[in-house]
Amino acid sequence: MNPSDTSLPSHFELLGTDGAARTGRLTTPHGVVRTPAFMPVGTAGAMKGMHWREVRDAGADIVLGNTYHLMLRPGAERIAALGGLQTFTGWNGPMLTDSGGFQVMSLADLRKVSEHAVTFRSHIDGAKVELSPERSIEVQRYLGSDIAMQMDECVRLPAERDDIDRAMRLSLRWAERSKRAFESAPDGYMLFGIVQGGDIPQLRHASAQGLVEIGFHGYAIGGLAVGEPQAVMLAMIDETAPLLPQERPRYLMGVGTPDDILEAVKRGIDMFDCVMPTRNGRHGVAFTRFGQVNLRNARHADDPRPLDAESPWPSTRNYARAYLHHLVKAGETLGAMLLSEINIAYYQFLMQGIRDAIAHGTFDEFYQRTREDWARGDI
Ligand SMILES: C=CCOC(=O)Nc1nc2cc3[nH]c(NC)nc3cc2c(=O)[nH]1
Repeated sequence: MNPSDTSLPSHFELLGTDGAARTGRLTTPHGVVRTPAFMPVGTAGAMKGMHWREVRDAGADIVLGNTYHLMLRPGAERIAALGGLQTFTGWNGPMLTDSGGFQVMSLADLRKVSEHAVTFRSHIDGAKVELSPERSIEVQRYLGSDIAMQMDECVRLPAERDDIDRAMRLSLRWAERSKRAFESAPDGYMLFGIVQGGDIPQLRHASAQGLVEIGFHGYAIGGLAVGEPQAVMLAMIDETAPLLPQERPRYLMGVGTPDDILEAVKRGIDMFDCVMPTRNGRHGVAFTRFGQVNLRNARHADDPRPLDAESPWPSTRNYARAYLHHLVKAGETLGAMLLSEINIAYYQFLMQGIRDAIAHGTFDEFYQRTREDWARGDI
């Protein structure tokens, strides 16, 4: 379990720091990931509204697949028989899969959590399913992801201290079982632990220290972006990140807006995933250098300007706002497609700016200027 050894098929190299911000390189069997990295979420084996080539061209090195969805449909064994996720989807680059735990809690019906496993009924056909840490690792191995996640229990906030404590300790015991199952067949891939503990510093400390003792290739900070104010999320990162090994990647799950990402990078986070760029795109909202633009708004109806004439992304500098407004109002599929790629491209543009700024020791200036541009708002 020493992924700093660059001779291994999977390893992380810290290339530079600027304050608590870090830039690095995560090498996986399917390719290299530049960090800080934003992972677009390809939930059911597709990036909604986009071709994979656009995801690649926009600058994404790695994408996320959801174990919960894929194990229910088309099935993990079927994907394995068809060559694994990279071959099945055609993405052919690094992929991270979640353990499914989070989505069982938010999507499945009649779910029950026991020490052994989570049991639930599929939201697709009502079939009874049991997901244990061992089965979750088996599924992720069938999917062939480069980075697998331990199975955990994420508690939505606000929550009682006892419930947060119970879920955090269960997640630690599941971390141990996930690692044992993962190590039963070492194959050069990575397994990340997930820090829980809600909004309670002492429980965050206990979770982080417990995971570090077990030892993982990387550490996710879970249990956040689940309804708490940004200030609470950032405070929990401040409590947790310093307890995690410097030489391992840190992954903040489910985050977030460009502002969330900038604040979390400043506090030492290396990896992010969020459905916001594609989901907001489908709802007509664009992310740009000057903040968000809701193309449903009538003020765009006669505006011939593109979203950003200086953007390196063609669709962002070539399409008139009036056209995007029309597509969104008319419910044209092309509207969702264009705004999804525009948003994924903006997130990757932001990550590239972050990586360059850290590498040049100018992250503070980048942070200030970026926030000023957002605050300037869309002219
Ligand atoms: C890919 C990640 C690995 O997923 C898991 O296996 N477990 C897990 N997923 C989360 C997903 C989250 N999304 C948000 N906000 C949108 N918060 C989240 C928190 C968790 C979490 O605590 N655990």
